[in-house]
Amino acid sequence: MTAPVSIENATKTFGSFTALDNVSLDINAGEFIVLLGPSGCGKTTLLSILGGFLSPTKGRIAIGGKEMTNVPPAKRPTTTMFQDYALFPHMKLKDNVGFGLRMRGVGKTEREERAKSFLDLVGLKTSADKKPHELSGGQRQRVALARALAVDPDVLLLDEPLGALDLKLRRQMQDELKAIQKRVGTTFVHVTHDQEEAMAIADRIVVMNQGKIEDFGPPSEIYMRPRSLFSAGFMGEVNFIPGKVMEAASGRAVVETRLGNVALPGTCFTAGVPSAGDATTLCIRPEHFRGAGEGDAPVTVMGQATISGSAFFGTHYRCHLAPMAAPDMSIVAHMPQSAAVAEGQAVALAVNVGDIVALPSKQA
Ligand SMILES: Nc1ncnc2c1ncn2[C@@H]1O[C@H](COP(=O)(O)OP(=O)(O)OP(=O)(O)O)[C@@H](O)[C@H]1O
Repeated sequence: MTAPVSIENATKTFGSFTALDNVSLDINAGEFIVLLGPSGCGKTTLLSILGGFLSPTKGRIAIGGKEMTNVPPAKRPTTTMFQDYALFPHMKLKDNVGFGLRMRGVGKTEREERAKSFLDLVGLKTSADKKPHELSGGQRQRVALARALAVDPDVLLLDEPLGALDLKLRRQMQDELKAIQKRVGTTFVHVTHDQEEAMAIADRIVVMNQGKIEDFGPPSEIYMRPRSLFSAGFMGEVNFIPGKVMEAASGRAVVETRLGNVALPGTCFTAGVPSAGDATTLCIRPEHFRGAGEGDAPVTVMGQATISGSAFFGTHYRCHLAPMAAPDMSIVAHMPQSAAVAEGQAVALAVNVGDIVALPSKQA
């Protein structure tokens, strides 16, 4: 089963500390949502409020259109899967997976049938009679997922479920988790501080910082069109070039920077078109620098720079560039694998105008 989730103006305080600050969020039924942010930003607090383990100090929660704010965890259509997913060591896998069904009074035959079908879903059908110690970390993780899904929650809440796995297994489990979520169609809300994990699995990512939502959207939108400097910086590498709006008229603006004036269409201002005099920061991803004259998109050239250092990354060179107009600034740019990259070499700082995002330098 599956259900939409609605969070309205949820705040959670612990004494004088605000862990969650007036958060509103609408999640569609069947979506895979990732709560992403640094340690302490309030992800687990929000997940615990959805699961009913914490009550919001203010605000309300609805699941499937039903008010849930003060409903205890066991009466909610949610299941929570924690990082420390503790399987029962003495129980066979089929009994571990069937445990929640037993608690709900489901008879043995139906329980075993369901447990086996969920073990099948996670690729462990032939291991139903094994015990947890006979499994690898990744397999135990899959059993925990089967156990959480076997009780047929409308919403599955996952708190860093892959946190204990090594990197290779983690990447593999991300793909599996996403495939399983698409098959069952349950709404998943998954907490992580790993932006690559968020991009690999989410339909939409909620970027959180200091108890607030900074950004919300599909991974490509958050990466390409971030709506806050925090979000731009948290989702991969970015160059921040400070500037000031000189003119803003008819949906376009000219921004003065130490690398020269840059004319931008209104679409580059993802948090709204600014006014003349506003402090604004240009955000440019390293892979968006390109050779001047390549392609047909309108290009802005922010002067010349010298390559001050480079490293070969297989798919590209990652270069440090010192702009001639501001040699103390360091710009990170990717150059093609095939490029002849040499220290001291001069390159143009050319970017497709549409790839630039300009955001208020200070955001409320
Ligand atoms: N019961 C509590 N009492 C006091 N402060 C709390 C309590 N629970 C959480 N906090 C504080 O609220 C803030 C948010 O905590 P939360 O666990 O939601 O963060 P998080 O984003 O999940 O971080 P992490 O990735 O480290 O788990 C933290 O500063 C934390 O110390």
